[in-house]
Amino acid sequence: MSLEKLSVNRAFGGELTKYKFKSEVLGGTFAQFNLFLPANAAYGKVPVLFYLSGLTCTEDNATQKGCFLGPAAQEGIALIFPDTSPRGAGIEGEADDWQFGVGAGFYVDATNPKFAKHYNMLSFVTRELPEVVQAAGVPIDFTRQSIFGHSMGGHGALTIYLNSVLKGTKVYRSASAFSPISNPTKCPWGERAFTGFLQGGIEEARDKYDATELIAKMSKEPLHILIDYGTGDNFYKQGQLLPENFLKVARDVGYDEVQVRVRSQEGYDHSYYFISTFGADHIHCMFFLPYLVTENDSPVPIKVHANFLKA
Ligand SMILES: N[C@@H](CCC(=O)N[C@@H](CSC=O)C(=O)NCC(=O)O)C(=O)O
Repeated sequence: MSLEKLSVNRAFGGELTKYKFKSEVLGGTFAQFNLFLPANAAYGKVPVLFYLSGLTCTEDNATQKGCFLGPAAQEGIALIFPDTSPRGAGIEGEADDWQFGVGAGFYVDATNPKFAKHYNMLSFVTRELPEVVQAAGVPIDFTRQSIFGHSMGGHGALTIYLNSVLKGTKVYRSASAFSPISNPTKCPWGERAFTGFLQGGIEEARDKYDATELIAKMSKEPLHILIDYGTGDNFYKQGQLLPENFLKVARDVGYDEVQVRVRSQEGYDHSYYFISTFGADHIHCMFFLPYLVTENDSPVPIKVHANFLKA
C-alpha cells in the first residue's frame, strides 16, 4: 500500500502533507488524509494526535480552520486528519443525505451488507491508517497517541478512546471533543446512522458506539477526557449532542472533573469559530506532557503549557 503525496506546505516550522492511498478497509476506494509534522520530527519520533471531523467534512476543514497546527508545533506533536467517509464507493443513495453516507461515516464498521464492504471508518482510523503511516517510515511514535474530534468526530474520538480503555489496550492516552454527539442512540443523527450502517440498528450501537453507554460500563478506570460545547449551538439546542447525559452518567459512575471535564461555553455555536477558540486548549491540555513528551524527544525546547488538570 503506497502513499502518494498530493501536496506539501510549510507551516509553523513544520510541514503539512496531503496523502492519498488505496484503502483495503474502505473497499478499495482512495482515501486522502492530512499529516502535520512539527520541526522536531526531523530529530526523532514524535507523539501523534488524531483529529476526527464532523458531518460533511473532508480532511481539509479542520486542517484549514481549526487553528491546531501552531499549538501542535509548540508541543512538538504530529497531527493526523482523516476524511469522514469513503469516497466513490458507488453505493446507491450514499450521497443523498448530508447526515448519512458520504461525508458522514460515523466512525463505525458497517454490518449492514449494503455498506459493509466500504463503510469501515472505525477500522480505517484505528488500524489501517496508523499502519500505513508507520509502514511509510513517518517519524511518529504510535505508543503515544491521543484522539480528538468535533461533533460526529467527537463521538468517534470518545467512543474509540472509551472502547480502548474498556478493552485494556491503552492505545490512546486521552480523548477530547468539541460539541460531541455524546449519546447517539438517543438523537436523530445517531438513529439515522445506526439504523443505516448496522444490521442490529440501535441495539448493536448501544454496546459499541455510544459514549454515554460506554462510560456507564466503567469501573473507575483512570480517564483523561475534556469536552467543550457551546450554549448557542443550534444542534445542541435541537438535542443532537446531549453532553448533559454523558456528564450525568460520568458523575454517577464516580468520575470527577479532573478525569472527565465537561465545559459549557456561553454563547458559542457549532462552527469552527468555536473550535478554533478552544483548539489550543485541547492540544496543550490533552497531551499529558510529563509522560507523553519527554526531554529526549527533541533538541528544540518544547513549550510546556498548564494542562486542564491545573486550570
Ligand atoms: N450542511 C449542514 C451543516 C453541516 C455542519 O454543520 N457540519 C459540521 C459538523 S456537524 C456534526 O458532525 C461541520 O463541521 N461542518 C464543516 C465546517 O467547515 O463548518 C446544514 O446545512 O445544516
